[in-house]
Amino acid sequence: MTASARGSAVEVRGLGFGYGRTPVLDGLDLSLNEGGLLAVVGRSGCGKTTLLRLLAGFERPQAGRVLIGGLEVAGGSTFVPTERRRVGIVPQEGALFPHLTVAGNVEFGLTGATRLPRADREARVRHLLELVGLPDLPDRYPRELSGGQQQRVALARALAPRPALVLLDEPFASLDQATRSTLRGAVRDVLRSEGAAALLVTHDHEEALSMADRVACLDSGRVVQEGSPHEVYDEPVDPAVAALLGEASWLPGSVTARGDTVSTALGDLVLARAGVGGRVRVLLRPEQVELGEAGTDAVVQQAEFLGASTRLVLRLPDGATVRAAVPGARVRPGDRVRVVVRGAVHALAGDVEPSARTPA
Ligand SMILES: Nc1ncnc2c1ncn2[C@@H]1O[C@H](COP(=O)(O)OP(=O)(O)OP(=O)(O)O)[C@@H](O)[C@H]1O
Repeated sequence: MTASARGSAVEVRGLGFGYGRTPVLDGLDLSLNEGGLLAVVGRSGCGKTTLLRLLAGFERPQAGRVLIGGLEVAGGSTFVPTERRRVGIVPQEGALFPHLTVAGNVEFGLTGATRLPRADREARVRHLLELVGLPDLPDRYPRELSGGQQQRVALARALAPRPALVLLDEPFASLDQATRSTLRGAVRDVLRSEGAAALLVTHDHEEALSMADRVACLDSGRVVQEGSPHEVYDEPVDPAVAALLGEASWLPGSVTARGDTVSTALGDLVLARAGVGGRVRVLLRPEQVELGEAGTDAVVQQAEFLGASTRLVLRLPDGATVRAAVPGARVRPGDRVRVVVRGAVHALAGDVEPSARTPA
């Protein structure tokens, strides 16, 4: 093992991997600082789980290198086995040992730490169970726990040996919505208090945006954009990335001579960032589109009441449609409304492709 890149939990350079002759990852670069939480998002089949398997040491890269906690674990002739990589894994459905109690499962995470005195091991297990909010259940068996409780135990087990990196593979996928949102915050807090770096693979963009400090968007075997949750949500590099992170409508526009506004079917809109010119595609997130007294005429095509807001599809006079999420909107399909855009907008060079238009 070669020591380098101190201060970084993970460094991945030029990672290449395929199953048989089908390439999955192709020159993937990624880095994650100690204590950071990186969410990896991408469409189904783009290679997220494959990336986790390569980091965990379940697969061997065909190109590139992987460093974990500053140590090269894969690359060239180096290949460090899973148990010596200092990674903790939280799979989709806890995968707890059914014959071990909660405390037994967490203590199993300390298997490698054989030199730790018995009292210290017990103290570590107690500390972790407290941290994950299950101090009173050390003697329960996994079958006696809810799905959310099982995931808490799986997290405690992964954290037990103080790994350099925790891999979270869709850890909340099998849980109901309310449990998911409670657990998001709880897991984040636990990772923070342990100072553990974590890589989270998820299909749920709200999970990625709310939990991570950095988000990496995968496409065609590479990271096509990496940034803070706000950067990737507000300023995606292309429509595919925009769609990964939430609903998006695209309107054609022309940047005005001054370069700081763009003319669209919804009027002249302020550009969040100068730098694009000519014909552009303007991104509208649903919460940017509001109904007002003034504004552009539109017809409500669809209205779906979701409690906190009503999700609308609005048809503009030129036939384009935009999506909106409006709190308290009491409108029905066929109603005429007026539409305004709140705040500055993000634009990409080029024309709106037919496939990127909001389906009617
Ligand atoms: N063991 C395997 N043998 C052959 N092909 C595989 C194997 N595992 C995965 N693949 C293929 O590799 C590609 C990447 O799979 P992977 O599971 O990494 O994607 P993913 O992004 O995690 O997908 P999802 O979001 O649906 O879980 C897919 O096209 C998949 O069909």
